[in-house]
Amino acid sequence: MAIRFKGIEKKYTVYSKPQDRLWEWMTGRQRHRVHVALAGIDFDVKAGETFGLIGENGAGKSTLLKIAAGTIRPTLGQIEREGRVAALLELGAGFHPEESGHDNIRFMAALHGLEGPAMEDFIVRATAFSELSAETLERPVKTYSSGMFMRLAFAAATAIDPDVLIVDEALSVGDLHFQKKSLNRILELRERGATVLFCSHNLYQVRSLCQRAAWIHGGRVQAIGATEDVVTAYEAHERRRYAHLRTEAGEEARQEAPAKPAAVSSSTALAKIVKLTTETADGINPAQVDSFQDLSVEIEVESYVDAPFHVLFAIVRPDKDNVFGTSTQFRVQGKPLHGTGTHRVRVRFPRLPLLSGEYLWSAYVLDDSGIQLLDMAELIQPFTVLNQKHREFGLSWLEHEWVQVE
Ligand SMILES: Nc1ncnc2c1ncn2[C@@H]1O[C@H](COP(=O)(O)OP(=O)(O)OP(=O)(O)O)[C@@H](O)[C@H]1O
Repeated sequence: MAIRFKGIEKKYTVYSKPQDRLWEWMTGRQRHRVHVALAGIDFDVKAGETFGLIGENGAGKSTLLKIAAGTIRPTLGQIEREGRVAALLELGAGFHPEESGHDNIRFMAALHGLEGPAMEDFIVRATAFSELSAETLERPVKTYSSGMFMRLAFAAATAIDPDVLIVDEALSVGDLHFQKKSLNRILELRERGATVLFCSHNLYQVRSLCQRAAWIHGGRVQAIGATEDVVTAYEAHERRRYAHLRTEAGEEARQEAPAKPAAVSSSTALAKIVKLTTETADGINPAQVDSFQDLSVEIEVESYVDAPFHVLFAIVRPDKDNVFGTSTQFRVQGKPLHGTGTHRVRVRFPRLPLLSGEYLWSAYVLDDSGIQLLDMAELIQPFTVLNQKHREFGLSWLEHEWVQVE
């Protein structure tokens, strides 16, 4: 066990106006209401595992992470932790703005109880990881750009080689280069056996990183167990929650889907999806495909740096449910693509087994770990599939046979 939540409950005192607090203190009459953010939280995170926390906004995930990190105390219950804990929560919250970057690193080391050579080692590692110049590190941190501040905060938070790492969506720190570096640092600590408690709204990341997960709903554990089971249950809940929006969203996607990928690359993009081309015997990018027709999909990616990457794409329904997704990472060897310039990958679907319906494509470029998103083009190039040959209905053709039972 690395973290044990025992009967955790957290109540927040909420005042509608700041002056109510003073009024309550002066009169002794209650002017607040109590908000129960967490109740009955009882589970263990095992040593060495990567554990995901998922749930909708306001479910209580951050509160639970803060309790795990020891930055806030539960109203009821106990938290047990084993080993050195590093939390990537409110990065840099403990920094002194007037002090230099260097002094702040020193404070952080002292906070972890480090002295002498251990402190020097911490400072060297944090400084190197931050990639900030000696001149920058001598300046007060209040003069830093937000990117520089986050670099320093991440470097200082992970330089202790923690046994337990608590991460709240911290994978999006700084520019793309630093994001990758931060992610690699988290993966490296995990490889070395650190326990990771990881909270994210990115279910793809949770699926890729975590062995087990808990879905927090209304401050309680709604489901806990193997990641795939928990994430699937949460996705089903989300689908039901948005059920009333489905038709509208589908209509919108059909009307607004651009003919070309709506890439979200920034100017610092490492790679960009340039084109997605489909082809059947009827031609290029057909608006209509027959069920059981051979279909091929080609994705063109422009890579601006000599770094490895993977291409992932999915056939998606207008309500955003994935029908089928695949990635170059899932190939037998799973080798990433590599090198600057234009890359084209093609996937062939012999006898496309989709039945009648509206479909779109989503394509993604991911780094070599398959976790960091470099570019995406979602819900593009709508097409219709028509099942003219068979009478079976549904989404997809399933191999089957009818047997008369005597
Ligand atoms: N300091 C606070 N005072 C009062 N209420 C709070 C405080 N912090 C959080 N809450 C409330 O507690 C509930 C849980 O909040 P929390 O931030 O833990 O949710 P979350 O699951 O992390 O949400 P998100 O995904 O949006 O980050 C919310 O209703 C929130 O408004």
